[in-house]
Amino acid sequence: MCAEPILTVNVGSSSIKLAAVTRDGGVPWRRELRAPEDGGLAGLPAALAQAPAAAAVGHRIVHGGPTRATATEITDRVRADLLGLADLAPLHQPPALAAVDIVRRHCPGLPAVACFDTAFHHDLPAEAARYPLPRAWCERFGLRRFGFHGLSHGYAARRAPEVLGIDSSTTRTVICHLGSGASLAAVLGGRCVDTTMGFTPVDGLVQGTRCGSLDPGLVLWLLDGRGLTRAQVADGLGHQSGLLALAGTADMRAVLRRRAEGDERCAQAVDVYLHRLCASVAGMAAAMNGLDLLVFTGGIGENSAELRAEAAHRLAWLGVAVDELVNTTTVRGADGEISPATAQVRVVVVRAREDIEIAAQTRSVLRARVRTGPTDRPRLSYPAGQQAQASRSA
Ligand SMILES: Nc1ncnc2c1ncn2[C@@H]1O[C@H](COP(=O)(O)OP(=O)(O)O)[C@@H](O)[C@H]1O
Ligand SMILES: CC(=O)OP(=O)(O)O
Ligand SMILES: [Mg+2]
Repeated sequence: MCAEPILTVNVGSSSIKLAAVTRDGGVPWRRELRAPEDGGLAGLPAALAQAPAAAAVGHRIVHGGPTRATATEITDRVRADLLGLADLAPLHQPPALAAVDIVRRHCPGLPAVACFDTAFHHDLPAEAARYPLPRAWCERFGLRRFGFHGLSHGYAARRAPEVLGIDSSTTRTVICHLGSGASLAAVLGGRCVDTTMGFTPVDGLVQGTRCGSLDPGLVLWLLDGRGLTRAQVADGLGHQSGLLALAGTADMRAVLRRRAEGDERCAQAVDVYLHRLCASVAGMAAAMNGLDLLVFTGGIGENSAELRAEAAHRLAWLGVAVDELVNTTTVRGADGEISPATAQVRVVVVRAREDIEIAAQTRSVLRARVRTGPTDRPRLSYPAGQQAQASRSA
């Protein structure tokens, strides 16, 4: 296998993160662009022009649909299938596929691999995956709880036991991915057994601009004669809710700062955030008959010692505790344990590294391709007049 790095493209709701990741996990090149809805995709060609030569590109694709349990090479057919899932992740899927097209145009011939947020949750037990909805609907529309942030959860599920130097085959872990989008995963011996996001990424925790779990009756009521269009309701739930609605800003740093300055609205926003977070951690623990390890990751989970300490305080009844000094100093990209030696539940901070996970999954697709030969399906077709570079994946 070649030694060139893998180019990783992570189109999230609040940023576009690019990295070149070497085989040993080094990152010789990294760029962050604005969110897709703030025009971040327009900066992609210029960023790509500065990227080092790569063996392949791995794209984070939020929704893989019901059948995709692993990463896959992006052919025209795969791309079309993924576009068909756009209304299940409207904030993420269309811009991620637009990024696929931009990279394809600027790096013709570079093998492209889709790495799915949903794949980590593919084998959720039926009790966690099924909706108690009419069976005919579930079968006709493929309704199930999919779960998201799987690239981050998958990385953290491996990294946290590594930080502690433990064998995790029976460890009951709850991973808190707290970024702009936020979700929890209950991981038992490496397998995901429950998660807070369901059919779409709007579900679950309070998020930057998304409402999280709601009474479906409320949505029906809003749609029924309240003078709101479907588009207005969708925009309200996806773009105008969450921290933004509660506190007036979706940026947790600003919410915490204003709370410290005495802003009542921000104080209440943090209370609602923590109330939902801690109730959901307890729900995840219940799915595993207990809790041994709690992991914080994502921009908020990695950096806000304040929020971690408050969450731990609320979860003390479950045996969660943090060491005040170690907690305060474990920020800005440091991975480490923050619980005291006596704690019943160990608490670890892990920097979200979707780039490492994407690169690893992409390399494993390339390896399979070398073993079995290139896919017999046509790969992504290239615009006329553009000479495809020789594939550098071997
Ligand atoms: N020091 C900090 N304290 C509290 N929140 C923080 C801090 N640093 C970053 N955040 C929050 O992290 C969130 C973004 O998380 P991140 O994982 O980078 O987002 P994305 O979902 O775009 O990948 C924002 O709400 C931001 O305010
Ligand atoms: C799935 C999801 O919510 O992703 P992000 O946090 O990037 O918005
Ligand atoms: Mg993210």
